[in-house]
Amino acid sequence: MATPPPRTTVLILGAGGDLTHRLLLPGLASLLVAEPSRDVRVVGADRTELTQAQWQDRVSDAFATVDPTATLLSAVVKDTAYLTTDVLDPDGLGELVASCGDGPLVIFFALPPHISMKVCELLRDIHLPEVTRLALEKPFGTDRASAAAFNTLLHQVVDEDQVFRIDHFLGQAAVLNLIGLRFANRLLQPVWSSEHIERVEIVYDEDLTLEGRAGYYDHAGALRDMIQSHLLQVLALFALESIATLDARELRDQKTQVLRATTVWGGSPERSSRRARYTSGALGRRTIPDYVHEEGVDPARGTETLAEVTLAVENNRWAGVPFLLRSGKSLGIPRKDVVVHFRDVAHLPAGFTGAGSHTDRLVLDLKTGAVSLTLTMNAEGDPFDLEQKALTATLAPADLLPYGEVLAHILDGDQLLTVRGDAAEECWRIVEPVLRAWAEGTVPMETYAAGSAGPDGWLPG
Ligand SMILES: O=C1O[C@H](COP(=O)(O)O)[C@@H](O)[C@H](O)[C@H]1O
Repeated sequence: MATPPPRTTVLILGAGGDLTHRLLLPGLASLLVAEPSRDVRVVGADRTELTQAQWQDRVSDAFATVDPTATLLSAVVKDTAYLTTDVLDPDGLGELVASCGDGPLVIFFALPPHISMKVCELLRDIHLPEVTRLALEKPFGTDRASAAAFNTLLHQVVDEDQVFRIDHFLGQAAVLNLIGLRFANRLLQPVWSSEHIERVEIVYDEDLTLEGRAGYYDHAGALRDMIQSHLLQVLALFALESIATLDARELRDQKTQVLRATTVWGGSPERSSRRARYTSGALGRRTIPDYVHEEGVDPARGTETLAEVTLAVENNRWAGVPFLLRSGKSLGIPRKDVVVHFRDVAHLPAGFTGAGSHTDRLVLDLKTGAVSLTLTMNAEGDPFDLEQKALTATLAPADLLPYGEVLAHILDGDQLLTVRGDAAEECWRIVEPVLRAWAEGTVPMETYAAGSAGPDGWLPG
């Protein structure tokens, strides 16, 4: 009889934070419900004083969002431990790690990047179990130089194959569907290039506001929060060269190649980027104040809440195709999709009426996973009058939440759904000219009312 794999301890640093409660623990719950044979112990650590019972209540509460009866995961809740720890205190951190034992250990850094870096400095002098994996939340660094320094530091602690840089979009079924959709369909594979595709939009417009996250968001802004990380990952998956297997090394090699070829369109952040900030308005029944009057916001920081950048992927497949990436908060029409605009046919027989535009479009909804192909065809009643119609296929709901999917891979030591160190640095390199131009004020800050579709003249929501 095969011996079961040893129990893995997931040590969460920053366990008291919003990310742990809202995303990480529910993600883990979805994994443990779907795969009950996984043997995982959760240890939480944070500076906040919590009793064991209070922590268990928090875990149970987060698990209940996935398993409302709370019966399936009661053993995990019973077994979990919390240690009030200042993770920047070398002795405290050492004791914390030692308390996890010598079995496989995943250290999940649910911490801001500068704290994660300090913890890693301390980890250099702490004995770690043979199987140790470091899972690092985004943002990975705050610019290219700090990401590079972080990579160097991490490699003094563990090898790169033990580092898992999290991007939860890589655990989303709708995002991963990009790979299957493209490579499994004879119809799509040959047209996936500049020869047939005119332009691509990757948009993540949210009707969320700050939701109590000003402490983080006001330092980040829309470009760093969404485009530098998630949307560039989507772009990399979209624009991949062909892969022979779903092997982590191969997929990540190809993604990194795409990122290396990516630059700001025309080399001009002034012409190829826009930024805006919301002013007061209404989102549904909620009255939203000016961004600069939101609690925790420092108006002097000049943070944008909507960012748009057009990028070029300068390789043989994509030269000449603009990729527009955009994301923002407090928008009235949430739009989260990838839209592929195909080129027009070379010639439409004269005599047809209707369909001013007859370019085909493929839309991938990044939230629901629905895929819809808009084709031009005969309108009802008149066989020589054309109109556009969409064929839509829905995606079955995934068993795992995005964090659950990513965690499953981390627990298996598979880096497929996490970001390689050099790719993380490339993502900063791509956005840096834009960040610089914005800091220098060469791109104006526009405004839009919360609940609107964005500033006038921008891409429609
Ligand atoms: O990481 C982040 O992602 C969310 C959007 O992802 P979703 O899966 O929750 O829709 C975004 O709202 C947040 O600002 C950002 O930090």
